[in-house]
Amino acid sequence: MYVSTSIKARSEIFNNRNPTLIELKNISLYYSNENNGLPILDNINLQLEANDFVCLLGPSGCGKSSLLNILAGFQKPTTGEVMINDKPHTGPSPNVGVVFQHHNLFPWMTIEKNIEFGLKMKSISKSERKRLVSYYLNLVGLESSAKMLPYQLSGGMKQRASIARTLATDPQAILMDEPFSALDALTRENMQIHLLELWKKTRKCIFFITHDVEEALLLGKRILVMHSKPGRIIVDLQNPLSQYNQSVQKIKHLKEFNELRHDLISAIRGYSKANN
Ligand SMILES: Nc1ncnc2c1ncn2[C@@H]1O[C@H](COP(=O)(O)OP(=O)(O)OP(=O)(O)O)[C@@H](O)[C@H]1O
Repeated sequence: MYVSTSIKARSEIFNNRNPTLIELKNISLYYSNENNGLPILDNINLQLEANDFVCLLGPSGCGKSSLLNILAGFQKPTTGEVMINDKPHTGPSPNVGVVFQHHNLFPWMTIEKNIEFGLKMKSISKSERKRLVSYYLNLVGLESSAKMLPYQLSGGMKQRASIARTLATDPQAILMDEPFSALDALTRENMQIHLLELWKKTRKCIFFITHDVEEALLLGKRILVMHSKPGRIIVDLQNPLSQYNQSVQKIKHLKEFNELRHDLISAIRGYSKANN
């Protein structure tokens, strides 16, 4: 297994500084025997804290989405267990919201109705729903698009609406599977800035899958790297850049940003070379 020494030096095992929200205990996953008999996920142990912002990197097919599906309760692991607030998590839960690569807004509903939908499911009163919809529209900067239908919005606006809809139901954790990868570069950068602001305001636990090392460095308080065959977490890094209160552009020009970028790419690429 390849992991650069400097990444190793910077990595640390987390000693729960905040309460653990989600815990994966000895998780393994087999879909079938197709993976040369190897598990897709092999004995994964992971703790996500209440206000973590965790970015997960890894080569295509290493099992990132499978791990997210297990965290979401969509997929049952073959062995091991998932705990939320110290209780077994065996299926989808209102405590865990998910935002996918492509928005899943209802196309026939206006943006405000889309955001209101989950609140209705929770039997929240009409007046409280109105207040919450207005609050979350404002939070993601879509007040003036409340009455529009999804097709009338740009890609970035649709993703902001999806995030608002997920946030409105007040989950403790939000899982995001490459949510910005279908957006153009400029919109993507704006969304990254926006998501960081949202996280600072809400301090929800965010678990964010990306292929983009720079995106992970700009967003993650903590960065994980997975390898495959079998799927394991081989880097668990506390991102030193997350403590700098500087603009995205300034952070990108720091020497440390480029060093970490290089180290993370080497960790991912080193694995690919060893396995191809
Ligand atoms: N439902 C399924 N049934 C069988 N095999 C599956 C299923 N879902 C995923 N796989 C296989 O499991 C492996 C991991 O897939 P997964 O989508 O979790 O990887 P990933 O890291 O998210 O990939 P990518 O970065 O390309 O999205 C792949 O070999 C994939 O073909």
